[in-house]
Amino acid sequence: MAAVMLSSGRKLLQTRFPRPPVRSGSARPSGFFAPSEGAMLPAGSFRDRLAFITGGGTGLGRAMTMVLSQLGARCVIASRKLDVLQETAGEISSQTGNQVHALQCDVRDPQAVARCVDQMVALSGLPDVIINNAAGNFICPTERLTPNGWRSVTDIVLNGTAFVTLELGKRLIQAQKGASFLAITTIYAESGSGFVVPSAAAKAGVEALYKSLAAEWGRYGHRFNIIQPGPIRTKGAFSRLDPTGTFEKSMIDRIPTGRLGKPAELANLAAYLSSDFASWMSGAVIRFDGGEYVSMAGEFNELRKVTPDQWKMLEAMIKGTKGS
Ligand SMILES: CC/C=C\C/C=C\C/C=C\C/C=C\C=C\C(=O)SCCNC(=O)CCNC(=O)[C@H](O)C(C)(C)COP(=O)(O)OP(=O)(O)OC[C@H]1O[C@@H](n2cnc3c(N)ncnc32)[C@H](O)[C@@H]1OP(=O)(O)O
Ligand SMILES: NC(=O)C1=CN([C@@H]2O[C@H](COP(=O)(O)OP(=O)(O)OC[C@H]3O[C@@H](n4cnc5c(N)ncnc54)[C@H](OP(=O)(O)O)[C@@H]3O)[C@@H](O)[C@H]2O)C=CC1
Repeated sequence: MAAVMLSSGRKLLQTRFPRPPVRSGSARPSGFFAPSEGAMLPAGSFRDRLAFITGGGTGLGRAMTMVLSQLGARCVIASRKLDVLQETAGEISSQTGNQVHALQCDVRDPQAVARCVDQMVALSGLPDVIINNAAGNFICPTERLTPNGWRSVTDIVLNGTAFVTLELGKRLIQAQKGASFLAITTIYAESGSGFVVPSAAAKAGVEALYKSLAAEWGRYGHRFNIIQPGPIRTKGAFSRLDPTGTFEKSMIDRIPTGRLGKPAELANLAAYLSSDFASWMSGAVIRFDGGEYVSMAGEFNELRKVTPDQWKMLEAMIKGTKGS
């Protein structure tokens, strides 16, 4: 804590500064930004709530299911690989003591989505929380993409999110039940990005879908929010986006907080957005990336590499310039 002093000598306010780096002399900013794990919201925040999470068997979907379950939710996780889902469901429910159901569902197929929702309704009812997290992606120069390659990603990400949202939205409206919808997109949904073009296009479409429905379906008691995560290590993402591990260091170097995100950090944000504490939040797009996006965007940000001695020299050169 540091006190800010007024000229009168009176203490104005106390400001909390991040902890200093762990290693003295270390230039790595990650020491300032240690991740906190464990559920952030009060225990029982999701008691008597049902959460439906697509892609909940692995990676970030698994982490979100874990936190919601720790906070008292009953969860239904759905994706293509039933064995993976069942293993995750068993592990989480044995840790939290709350039910986690695994349902096979290929979100690209609207009939499969309808059957999955039928099964969920029979098991537990309609959900209070829906998290559209399932995705597909791979790096590929766009000139190498086949139509089927394009379809394999856009069908999961954009059509899959739309089919899940339409199926559940219509049934919730019919039942006059409110719900929180959350979509997991990515920071390049906003900027676009080469080499992951189907994913960029589809995630941008998901954002347009969710912002549009935030406006249209508020009258039915539905909220729609979006998280744009930066890089968080998962097998699914890293095996398809950096299969050799070559790019990881340069990626971390451009993140002002000096590290990758952690699945549990993302999960706490998702839980907050899906909770009653966020009942006034709808149509929000939250970038959660350790500062990577702004770091890549600012034209002068590479000047971080300039040393103090070099700055002295630059300043002298600038000040020595006369006229325009
Ligand atoms: C500089 C960057 C540095 C580091 C990056 C590291 C970290 C990440 C940082 C940020 C991440 C930001 C965003 C992340 C977004 C994500 O979505 S990550 C989640 C990724 N998870 C998954 O993708 C899981 C599910 N994926 C899959 O199941 C497959 O990968 C799938 C291909 C998407 C779908 O599988 P399916 O079985 O349906 O498809 P296939 O039959 O195998 O293929 C269908 C057609 O696609 C063509 N294809 C497949 N892979 C490739 C490839 N690598 N390159 C080119 N084409 C490919 C395949 O050939 C088929 O087409 P066809 O031959 O014409 O039939
Ligand atoms: N990790 C990261 O750095 C980032 C991730 N994201 C986003 O986070 C989310 C989770 O990604 P992450 O956990 O990293 O990766 P994963 O690969 O672990 O997660 C993707 C999930 O989607 C499911 N899935 C894929 N295709 C289908 C389908 N047709 N029908 C139903 N489910 C499907 C997969 O399960 P199954 O194979 O069983 O179908 C899997 O569980 C995604 O939306 C991704 O775009 C965004 C930015 C950064």
